[in-house]
Amino acid sequence: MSLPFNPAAIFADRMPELLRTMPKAELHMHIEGSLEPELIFALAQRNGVSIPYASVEELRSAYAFTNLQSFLDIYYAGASVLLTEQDFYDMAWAYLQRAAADHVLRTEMFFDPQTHTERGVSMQTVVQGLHRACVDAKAQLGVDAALILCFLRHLSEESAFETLEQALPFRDLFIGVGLDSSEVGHPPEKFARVFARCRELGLHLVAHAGEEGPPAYVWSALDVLKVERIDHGVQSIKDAALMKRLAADRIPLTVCPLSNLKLCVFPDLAQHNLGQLLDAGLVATVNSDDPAYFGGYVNENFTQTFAATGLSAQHAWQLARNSFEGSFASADARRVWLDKVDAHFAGFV
Ligand SMILES: Nc1ncnc2[nH]cnc12
Ligand SMILES: [Zn+2]
Repeated sequence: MSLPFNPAAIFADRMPELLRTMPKAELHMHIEGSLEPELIFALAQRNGVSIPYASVEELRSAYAFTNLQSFLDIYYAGASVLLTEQDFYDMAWAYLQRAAADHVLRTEMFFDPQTHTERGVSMQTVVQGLHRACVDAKAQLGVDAALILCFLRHLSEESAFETLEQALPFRDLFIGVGLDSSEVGHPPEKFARVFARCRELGLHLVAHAGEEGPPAYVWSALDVLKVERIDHGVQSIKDAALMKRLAADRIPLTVCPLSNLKLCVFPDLAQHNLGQLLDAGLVATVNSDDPAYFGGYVNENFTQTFAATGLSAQHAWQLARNSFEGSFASADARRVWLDKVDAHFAGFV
């Protein structure tokens, strides 16, 4: 595809501005991972929930993770302050305002119902609170927001089926299902039957795979679960045949560089493989995963990763295009956004 702009005319000192202002979609963020410590404390007080930290500062200083599980333990504890529909609305609304400020035009937000239903919060409370924020985001912020229900892979297949049953009355309020939580030891195959059922229901399918787990998990997410996107997928680089498959089938990878850094998947951002994935022709995208825990929203992921790796304006253009191409929005909406990306780059002088 010919470029709609001259990448040599965009100097390195303008890259942060280009990255911040370019239109983009966010395809991998967990709404519970957008709960800032200040909001955790405010909701704890509002709901009379006690949390084992004396202050916002003490909570924030606990955010020193060594791997995925060390993060998940704190992430699930933080989510325990969410009880009412208004809590879910407030959390999502805070994120959507941040997304709008980052020039996100489309976001597909994960939510983890089992984290809440296991504490006695109803599916209706969770979904309706989040959905109301999505409706307001479209009207008031111009952000197109959709929901993807994630099954927790450390729980059983039976629990996933129960969760699907509870969600079906709200089928029109979410566009797909995903698979998250502790990856190693919980391969995609464990959820083959529930994903097959979701496929029959016409839901979009995604799964976390190859975050910490092996390329074999990416293969089984594709071939057993039949997912349309891979969340993370950075370990795919270890398997040349898998890289070819992902490129040939244009399977988007929703990469989260600051998450990978904070969970020690890469020792530093300069060694992140985003550039290699793009140069191999994969439909890689940049996303924030759990922005309140990993040090930044989507624009921070772009600016820090580009500063550390020296990626180019052409990579930025490809990433912006990939984000819309990889989204589950209508073909018409995607075409409009892709034209906006090209116009942004053509006009950036
Ligand atoms: N990075 C991540 N991997 C797996 N499950 C998650 N849940 C929230 N963030 C996650
Ligand atoms: Zn994730």
